Amino acid sequence: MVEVEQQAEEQRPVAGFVPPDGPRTIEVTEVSKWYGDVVAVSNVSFAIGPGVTGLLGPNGAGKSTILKMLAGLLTPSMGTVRVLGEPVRANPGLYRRVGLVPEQEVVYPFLTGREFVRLNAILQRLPDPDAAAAAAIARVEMTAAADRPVGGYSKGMRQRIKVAAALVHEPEVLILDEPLTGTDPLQRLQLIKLIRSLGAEGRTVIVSSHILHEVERLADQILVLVNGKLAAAGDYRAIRDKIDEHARRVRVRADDARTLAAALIRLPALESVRVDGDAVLIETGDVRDLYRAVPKVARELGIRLYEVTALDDSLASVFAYVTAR
Ligand SMILES: Nc1ncnc2c1ncn2[C@@H]1O[C@H](COP(=O)(O)OP(=O)(O)OP(=O)(O)O)[C@@H](O)[C@H]1O
Repeated sequence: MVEVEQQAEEQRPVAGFVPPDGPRTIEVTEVSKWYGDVVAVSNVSFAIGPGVTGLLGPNGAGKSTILKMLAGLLTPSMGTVRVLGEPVRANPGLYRRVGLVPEQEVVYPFLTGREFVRLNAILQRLPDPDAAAAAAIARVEMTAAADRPVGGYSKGMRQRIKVAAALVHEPEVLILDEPLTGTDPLQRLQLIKLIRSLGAEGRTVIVSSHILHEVERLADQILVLVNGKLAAAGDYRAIRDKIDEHARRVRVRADDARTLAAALIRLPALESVRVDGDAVLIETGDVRDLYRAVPKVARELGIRLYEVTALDDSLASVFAYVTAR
């Protein structure tokens, strides 16, 4: 078990990455959220300060639910969320200090980028919406395209204009739900640079992702969510090093599972290999090595791979899952 899981077992909240005397701009304490019978978030505690923090986990892990609770769009079923030292619930004054970039697309594609950002400035009751919109658009380097309809933007441009809309009132806390999804490598670099610069300005920026290497470049500190629970929190590298110490189970489906299994058994970090129909079930101590080796071995033997999947819900498997993307 990684250290943070041991902490959870002792029922201590996982205090994230805040130095003991540093500011805690976001504090989540023993928060759970369920939708009917579905437990989306289960007894999660963490605290973070200014700078960029990554919220990592596979689809359905509960990331959006946590982000919506931070933004005040959802109320926890149990526990408390405090942002900038204040309770989020029924606290409209706080919404003026928080910006949210939701996962879903811009609602009105016929609006120009400028109109869309200006609308948010008006909703925030800013005294000079035009100036605020222009400044936010410049901040995300979208001035040249600002007067074109959002519907014609590339994915990366749409994400940037959404960031501008969330930034228009200069919030101290910025919440971004999967901002890099669907962007190409160049757009991703631009967005990462922008997000990092917002963190460097002293804002608290929390960014969700289901892709490990995205988070690696975005944030030095991460929270890892698995099945609604906080599986790890802290320095990205320290967490990855710990993960490397753990065995994990992987299923590889292929058109010739038997031959593939016979070849894979020679890999050094392999702990066990079993064939089940068209699948090879593997336990390994070094999943990254396995992920590198499997396509290579398959290619050499002319075997077609259908699927490579991590099998359990451990933190290790989540990383196996995200590393494989
Ligand atoms: N409005 C809802 N009603 C019922 N179940 C929901 C609702 N919203 C989310 N869930 C469920 O709660 C769990 C967590 O969902 P959430 O969207 O927070 O995860 P996520 O990590 O953001 O995943 P994704 O990246 O797919 O959005 C999932 O099992 C999801 O199906």
